[in-house]
Amino acid sequence: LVPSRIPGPLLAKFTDLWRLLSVYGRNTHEEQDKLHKRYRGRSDLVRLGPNLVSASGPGYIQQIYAIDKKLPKSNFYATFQNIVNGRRAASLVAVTDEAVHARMKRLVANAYALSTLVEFEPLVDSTTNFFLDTLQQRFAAEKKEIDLGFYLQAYAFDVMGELTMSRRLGFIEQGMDVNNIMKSIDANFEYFSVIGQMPWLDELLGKNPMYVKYFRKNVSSPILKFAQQLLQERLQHLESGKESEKESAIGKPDFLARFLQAKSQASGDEGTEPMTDGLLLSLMFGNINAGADTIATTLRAVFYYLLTHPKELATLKQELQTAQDNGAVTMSCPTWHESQSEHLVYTRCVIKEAIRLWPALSLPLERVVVDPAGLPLHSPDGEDKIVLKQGTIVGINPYVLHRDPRVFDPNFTDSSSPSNVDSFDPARWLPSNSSLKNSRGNTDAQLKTMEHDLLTFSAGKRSCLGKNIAMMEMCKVVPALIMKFPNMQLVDKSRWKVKNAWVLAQTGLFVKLNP
Ligand code: HEM
Repeated sequence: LVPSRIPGPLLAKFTDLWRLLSVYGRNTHEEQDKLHKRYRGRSDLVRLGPNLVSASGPGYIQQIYAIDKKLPKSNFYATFQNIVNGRRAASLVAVTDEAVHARMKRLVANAYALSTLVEFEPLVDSTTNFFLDTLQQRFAAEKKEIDLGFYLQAYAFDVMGELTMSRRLGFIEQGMDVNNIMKSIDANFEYFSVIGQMPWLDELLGKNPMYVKYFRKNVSSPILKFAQQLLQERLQHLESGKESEKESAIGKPDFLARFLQAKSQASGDEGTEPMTDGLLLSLMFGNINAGADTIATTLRAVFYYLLTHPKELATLKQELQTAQDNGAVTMSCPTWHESQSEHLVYTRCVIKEAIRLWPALSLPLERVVVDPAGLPLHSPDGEDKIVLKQGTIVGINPYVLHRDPRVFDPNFTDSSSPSNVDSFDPARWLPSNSSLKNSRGNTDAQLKTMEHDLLTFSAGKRSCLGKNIAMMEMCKVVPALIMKFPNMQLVDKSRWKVKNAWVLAQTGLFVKLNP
């Protein structure tokens, strides 16, 4: 289906095996970045499969993900759907039927609204403080090296447990992967990221009706089991008939209570999906699946970049010290409001730069052209137009787009002034009223465009519902950790390893907190 003038690897012209092997190799983000760099100037579109086009450049987000384009998700996402009691149970991220998605989203969107942040904040604070205390006692006081990468993941999982069902999952406390939950989610991502390149394979393997009927467990993942147990507890309270128990079941400030409220309000409403126990479970699982590893990966990137960029770390420390001296931040964990103030401008630039260079989900966010007239794609100068036929899959890989100098280094003109788009440079995001200097001379208008072109949280109607919560969590824990352990040092850079299983995960972030 892909027009022949779109360049790409030869094998990808004939078979999806090229992209399956590329993802299996776990370095596909770099491979795709190199391909786009190679063809840039000639084509912003690259063929990654007989039926898959990857795009990068100014203006493509709008052309592919805008709501009026109505492009549904591809079957890559269908592979991520869970099986509960023998039936597919899609989470919000993985549902591919747009009508079902709209009904699900209508049911629960309120739970993710910006206004809920105030209520979620104490839950994030309590886990953050527990995290800081544990690190102090277990590692800093003992002058022991810490696998900060693991602990950031433990933190992210515990926060999601707390936000979703008012229960930390116990990772920080036990300092280990409780019930192999992390391992099993990791294995899911490893399998589905690869099989998702040829989704029909999943129909033969994991979703094969015979296998599902006779061999697959009713609930197939430890986190689903855990969520199911807590859901049963909460439902029992709700159905107990006692007013106090009912109130405690839906009066908690967590997602589950909000989902249960939605259930009681929406019964009989035709515009929403029926809130079955299977859907409740999918929503809970979906939260932990969507919001734990993504945050962990982003936090690891933030700390890796800071610990390998002493100048930028020093600027951040200076900002935080001044904010402390002026009483502009609450210790030990800034409030959401403080984190958005003019006192923590550089802190926000650091986080923005990390999510630019390290988008947690780094494969093309695939959508399908369904319009019989096809999807026209215009080059940024408007001079060229290619129409992708109905049935073509098209997507942008945030990792690739975020390294496009035309988008993120807008003052870059040509090779006589080389771009630093591949480098960690938080100062590119500084607004004009900052006392620090914008390193690339970007104007406020350019910053606004850059901000708009960040695809870390996707775009359009399928964009991340948890973005506000994610930003709140990161804008709290990053300054909190730096303020608590200002002298932290990376132990050995060579232990840092990266693996792309859709989540761009890393291992080997070993640190001394108090050298
Ligand atoms: C740094 C952290 C995070 C990143 C980078 C991230 C990224 C994303 C991306 C890229 C998508 C869309 C995927 C696509 O278009 O294919 C998405 C969807 C979603 N995310 Fe996040 N996410 C993060 C944190 C969270 C958190 C904390 C939650 C829950 C509280 C969450 C809940 C969701 C949900 C429910 C969807 C599905 C939205 C829909 O299709 O309507 N995410 N996320």
